[in-house]
Amino acid sequence: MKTNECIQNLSYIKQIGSLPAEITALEIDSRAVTEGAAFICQKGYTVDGHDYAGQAVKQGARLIITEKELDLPADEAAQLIVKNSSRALAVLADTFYGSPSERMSVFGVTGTNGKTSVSNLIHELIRKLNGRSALSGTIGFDLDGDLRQSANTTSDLLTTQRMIRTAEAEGINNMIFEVSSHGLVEGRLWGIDFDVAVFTNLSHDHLDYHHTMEHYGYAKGLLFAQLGQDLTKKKAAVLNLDDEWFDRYAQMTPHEVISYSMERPADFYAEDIQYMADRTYYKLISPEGEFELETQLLGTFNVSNTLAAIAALYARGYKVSDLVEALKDIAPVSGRMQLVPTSAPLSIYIDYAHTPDAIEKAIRSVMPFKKNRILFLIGTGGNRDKSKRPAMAQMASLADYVVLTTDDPRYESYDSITTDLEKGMLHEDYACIGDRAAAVRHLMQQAEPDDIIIFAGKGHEDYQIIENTKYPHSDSEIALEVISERF
Ligand SMILES: CC(=O)N[C@H]1[C@@H](OP(=O)(O)OP(=O)(O)OC[C@H]2O[C@@H](n3ccc(=O)[nH]c3=O)[C@H](O)[C@@H]2O)O[C@H](CO)[C@@H](O)[C@@H]1O[C@H](C)C(=O)N[C@@H](C)C(=O)N[C@H](CCC(=O)O)C(=O)O
Repeated sequence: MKTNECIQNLSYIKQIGSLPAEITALEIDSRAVTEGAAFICQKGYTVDGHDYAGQAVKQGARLIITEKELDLPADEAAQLIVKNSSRALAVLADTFYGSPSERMSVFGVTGTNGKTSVSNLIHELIRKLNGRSALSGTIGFDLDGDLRQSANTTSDLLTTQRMIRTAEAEGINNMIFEVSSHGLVEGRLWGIDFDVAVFTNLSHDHLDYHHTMEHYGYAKGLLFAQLGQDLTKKKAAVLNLDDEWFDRYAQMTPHEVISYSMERPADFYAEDIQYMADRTYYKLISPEGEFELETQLLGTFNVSNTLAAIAALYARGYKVSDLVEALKDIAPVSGRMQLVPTSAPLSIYIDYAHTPDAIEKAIRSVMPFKKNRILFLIGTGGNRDKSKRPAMAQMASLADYVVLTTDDPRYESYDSITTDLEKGMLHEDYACIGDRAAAVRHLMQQAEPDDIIIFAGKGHEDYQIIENTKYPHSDSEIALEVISERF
């Protein structure tokens, strides 16, 4: 793209050197720079992109967007000094990629728990109803069935814009983003023209990053403000009426608010819920009438998740009857109350629950069909929010027997993690075993016929991060090994 065209909306303080005629690519990582690229220097928390501008120039960058004047060869690369390079990146990326989000149906899903499930439900419902859809989230970047790796729940701004551009180039006109509070605060979604913003729920998590629930809640709210003020576009906020943040998020947008609830009348609400070991049934009351709904998704929170997904698609004109019909065939997302197939006379679920609220909901959701005991394993990550640990164990105490272990211990010792968890235990029937593989084995050794076993914390992840190395790990594989020895 011609440089003058690319920088037409960019405010800058000063230009050093002469601008290249063309920009071939935008990059924020010096290691990815190719000839003719513009390199935008971004500050991280541990490293600063400004320190890599020299390397970027050596690799062929011809324009550097920087917050300070850098000592670089003026004949090789021009510099544009900007006040804030993240904002500059948002403006440049929007122009460079041609604002693709404006031409697509874009859904953003935020909340503490349920983001992955709701995003996946919207994505799969669209595909089931003959649409094409792309999804970016914890599980990766799914380009209408072609799954690619991505590092974060909400990727950096450049990756995000490239995803939308790629989806558009493939002829896909729906894009779903799983939106983290980190992503919102760091502006990783600036410039994205969302059509529907969905809120699942807010509970204790990430306080190492946000420090207070107030800030955490505010961060999530940025998604609803991002629907914008242009009322010539039909947009909607889909909000959970059962959560105390409902009113505040509703106040953040002039667009239509669609409510959903499991507890009281709302635009979409559930009545007569029946939880089974492998299915959930409820009566859906909607603006288009009442429907008997059946889903393979399990547990209380998935009732809420299905309501959210149906409401989000209703906001884009889908018929409720079609959505209810399509929902029957949609399988749970990997690692979200996922039933592990086994011939042994017990039930094993893998779940991602790693907050007190999610743990409580996971355990309560299997209580209706409990015949013997509930055995529950929880781990928590090292070097992350420690304040939630006792509350997690407190909720885990709802189970008859609990094993306290680790998710990704990173650099923290096993003992430090399990000791924090142990502080919240409300009964004595538990064991602390920091090594997760040994913890899973131990739990399975205790299992008896008709027990319900839940492995929480790792969900879809097939690895453990110890120090900074990823090791293969699968709760279900270990559990099935023990079953083959014992049953
Ligand atoms: C480990 C960590 O917390 N890293 C955060 C930190 O990054 P950092 O200090 O390492 O710096 P960096 O962003 O890697 O580097 C700064 C710049 O230098 C550039 N660089 C760097 C090295 C080099 O050789 N060349 C080069 O050009 C980088 O490309 C970048 O542009 O500072 C950045 C802020 O500018 C954060 O975006 C980044 O979050 C990373 C991406 C991260 O993974 N954060 C986690 C906490 C996160 O976002 N998690 C949520 C999940 C939430 C949930 O579970 O719901 C998510 O959305 O994934």
